[in-house]
Parts: sequence; structure tokens; C-alpha cells
Amino acid sequence: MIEVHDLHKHFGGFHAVDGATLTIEKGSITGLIGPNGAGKTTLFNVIAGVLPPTSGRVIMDGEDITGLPPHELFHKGLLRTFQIAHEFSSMSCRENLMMVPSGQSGETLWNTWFGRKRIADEERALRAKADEVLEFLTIEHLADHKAGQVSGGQKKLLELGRTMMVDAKIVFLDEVGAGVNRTLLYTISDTIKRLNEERGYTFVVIEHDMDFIDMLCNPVICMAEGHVLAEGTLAEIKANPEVIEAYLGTGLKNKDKVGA
Ligand SMILES: Nc1ncnc2c1ncn2[C@@H]1O[C@H](COP(=O)(O)OP(=O)(O)OP(=O)(O)O)[C@@H](O)[C@H]1O
Repeated sequence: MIEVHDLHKHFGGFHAVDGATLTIEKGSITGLIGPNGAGKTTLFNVIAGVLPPTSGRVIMDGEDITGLPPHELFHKGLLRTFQIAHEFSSMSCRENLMMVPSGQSGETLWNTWFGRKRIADEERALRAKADEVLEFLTIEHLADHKAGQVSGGQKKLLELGRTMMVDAKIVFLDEVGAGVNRTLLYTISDTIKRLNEERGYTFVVIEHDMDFIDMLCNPVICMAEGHVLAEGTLAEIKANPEVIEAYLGTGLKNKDKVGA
């Protein structure tokens, strides 16, 4: 469980996150919605240690994790997915997965000289794990394809796959469905559900696509102007006058997105 207490993130005089308080229940797939500029990504980045908060607290399973750097949160099982970095795009999908776990013996010179067998064993285990992940994602046929050459949706699956290389507990997904065709969107949503049901992952999903939120998320939290405006099922959120006002208030561009 993650508890966020009165979190603030200011950029100069601008309050991107302005007193956000929310709880993410263990085992949930929580949706985070809100008009453009509501502070969703900034909130993610503060929770995931990418940005330091101005003030406030983030508690994970009773432990204060406020401001911890991403690699420490990573070891605690809290991950934020990132797009496959350009430098990794010429590596195969399998190699991209094998790159994820840190602290491999092969990383130190000492081990390069004295631990060849151990390195070979670890590499075999990593390779087997990567292949198991590719199979779970039903993209085992892409194992030897360059990551930069697979489709946008398949790249998203690979991003999810990277979280599976390190037994993640809670995964933050920022617009994982953006620019993905409908069929792959169903595959991604199905994969998230399976990871949630079969492997106990908790997810927090930022998404503008309300169909995707509807398929996947309960509860849904709506942010506006840096704080939480409403929480409930998507149907409850859509019927909330403050939510409708927040979407309308940002101009016609966002009006249809909440479908209200
Ligand atoms: N590094 C930064 N410096 C200054 N302002 C920033 C910075 N990052 C974000 N902001 C501002 O903070 C506000 C919230 O941005 P954020 O990206 O968190 O919103 P969002 O809800 O994720 O929006 P969207 O749905 O459009 O992605 C925006 O007005 C944005 O311009």
C-alpha cells in the first residue's frame, strides 16, 4: 500500500502538485485521470523518486520512502516504466530484458577474472528468465528482433516485461496506451490484468483513454490543479460535477475525454 500525504511539488512559483493526498491499495489497478496539466506525471515522478518533493510524505507499507532515489525504490519493488532508451534499441528484445537486473556478478573486474563460471551460470538463468517473460507476454517470437524495430505496442509490452525481470510490487504506467492500436491495447490491458491477478502486481495507470481506464481500473482517482478532486469507480467519477467542471474548465480540447 502507498499512502501519499499532502504532497507538494513546486517549480519556482508554480505548484504542479499542490497538496495531493491519496492511497493506493495493494493489489489494485488504480487509474489516475485529470485534464492536461493536472499534475499527474509530476505526482508519478515524485513518488517514483525521479523528482524530489517540495513537501509532503510518501509511505510504502508503513515505511517512509519520501525522496528516495529511483534505484533504491527499484530494489523495494516500486517501478516506473520508461520508454526503451535509444541506446538499447539496437539490442534484441531478449537482451533488453537481460539488461534489467542490477548487481550481476559480471559487472566487476574481479568477477570477470575469477568468477567466469558464476557469470556463465547467471547469464543462463537470466536468459531463461527473459524467455519466460517473453512467453508470458506472448512475444517469444520477437526474442531476437531488435527492440528498436518492433511495433509501438510491442515496445510497451517489452516495457512491462522489464518490470517482470525484478519481481516488481507496484508499477506506475504513464500513458501506456498512447498511440497504440486497438488490438494491441486489449493485449496490453490483458497483460496488466494477468500480472495483477496471477502475480500480485499493484498498478497505477495514468491514461487519457477512458475506454482503457474502463477496461482496467478500479478505483479511479481524478486530479485537477495539483490535487485530488474525486475518487471512485469510473461511472462515479464521470457523474461528479466537480470533475465535469475541471474538464470543461480547461477548454473544449478536453471536454470529450471524460465522456461526460
Ligand atoms: N520541470 C518542470 N518545470 C516547470 N513546470 C513543469 C515541469 N514539469 C511539469 N511542469 C508543469 O506542471 C504542470 C503539471 O504537469 P504534468 O505533466 O504533471 O501534468 P499532467 O497531468 O501529467 O498533464 P498531461 O496529461 O498533459 O500529461 C504543467 O502545467 C506543466 O507545465
